[in-house]
Amino acid sequence: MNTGPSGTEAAQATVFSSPRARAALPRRIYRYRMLGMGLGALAMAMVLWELQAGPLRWILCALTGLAWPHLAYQLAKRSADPFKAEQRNLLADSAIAAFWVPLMHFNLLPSVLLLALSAADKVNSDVPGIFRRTLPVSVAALLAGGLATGFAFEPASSTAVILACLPMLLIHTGLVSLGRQQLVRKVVQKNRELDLLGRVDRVTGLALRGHWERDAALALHDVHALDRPATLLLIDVDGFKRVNDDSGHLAGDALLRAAGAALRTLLRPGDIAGRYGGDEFAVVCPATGLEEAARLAEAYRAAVETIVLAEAPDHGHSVSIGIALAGRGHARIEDWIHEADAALYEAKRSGRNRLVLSPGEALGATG
Ligand SMILES: Nc1nc2c(ncn2[C@@H]2O[C@H](COP(=O)(O)OP(=O)(O)OP(=O)(O)O)[C@@H](O)[C@H]2O)c(=O)[nH]1
Repeated sequence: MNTGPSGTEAAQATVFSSPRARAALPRRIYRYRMLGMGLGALAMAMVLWELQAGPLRWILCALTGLAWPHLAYQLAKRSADPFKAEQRNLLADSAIAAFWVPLMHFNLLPSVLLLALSAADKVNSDVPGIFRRTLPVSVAALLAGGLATGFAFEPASSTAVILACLPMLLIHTGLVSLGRQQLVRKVVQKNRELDLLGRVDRVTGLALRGHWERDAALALHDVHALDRPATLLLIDVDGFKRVNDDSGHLAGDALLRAAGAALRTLLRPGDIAGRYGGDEFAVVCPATGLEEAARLAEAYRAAVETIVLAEAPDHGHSVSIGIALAGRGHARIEDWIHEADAALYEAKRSGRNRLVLSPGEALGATG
């Protein structure tokens, strides 16, 4: 009756590995305990009314439904170790639920619901081993309640009691399911973010090298398997070290960011771009011949020339680009990169700020 969203058994070991998660347990359980105990008290009250119970049991019912959830939260919150204190509260929850079974003369539906939801809550709390630890406490509380009431046994549940049980059954289970759904959504979202962190370079927004190489290798495989062209652009920022040296690494980062953004703007659907090294980018253009790839490269070269950085307003910027069409001789991605790299080297050697098509034709040079 008091739990937050659930996790798998494997997750249980790690859910509370951070101090933040441990400290958050009392708060997480508080609202579920308020709802579960409050709705449970409704069912108990109906049974007490039918039993014409005395004031002591009515007081216990009010304490269970109205006072205990707040008291438990305050106890945990004020404790030096809220996580441990909340575990004691969870044990107390189970004892309270079990104690109420004989107090209701074993009225079948509310008794089964209290025990079942209390057990499910322990499992769903994600606290390792808590369900096992509640078992002896629950048995003791059930015996104590039985001794106090002489084990009076009236299991039949009237329609009124059944109706009073419905809110506990429907609202509580609905809320727990909702909590689980939110947890699953959060996990999916976090997984996406983690996946992105592992794939995308934070500065340029381009794929990281390892990921790019995998996708580029698949594109090269398609070249051989489907006999269709693909072109590789290897791009290097000219004089990048000078930007770093003259204006600082933040300016260097800003240039990489701007150059990455300019490249992403020009990419077509299907193009595979990555940050290949410090100031080197690589783009595989699948189903693209040299001419079309050269047009794309020239557009990029021209776009980089227009970059003006607030961090280094007096610096002009440019890139050199080596371009290589995939061929039969490129059995491995490294062979293809090697050819584009040779063209890039030639672009650098012959003056920078230009494209060179392998095997050596220079295009778009501006000197
Ligand atoms: N700011 C910044 N600098 C980086 C980063 N990664 C690598 N570098 C630096 O980039 C510089 C690359 O220098 P070079 O390879 O000599 O490149 P270059 O100055 O463009 O020389 P050319 O390619 O011949 O034009 C090195 O000084 C690296 O320390 C980064 O993420 N941020």
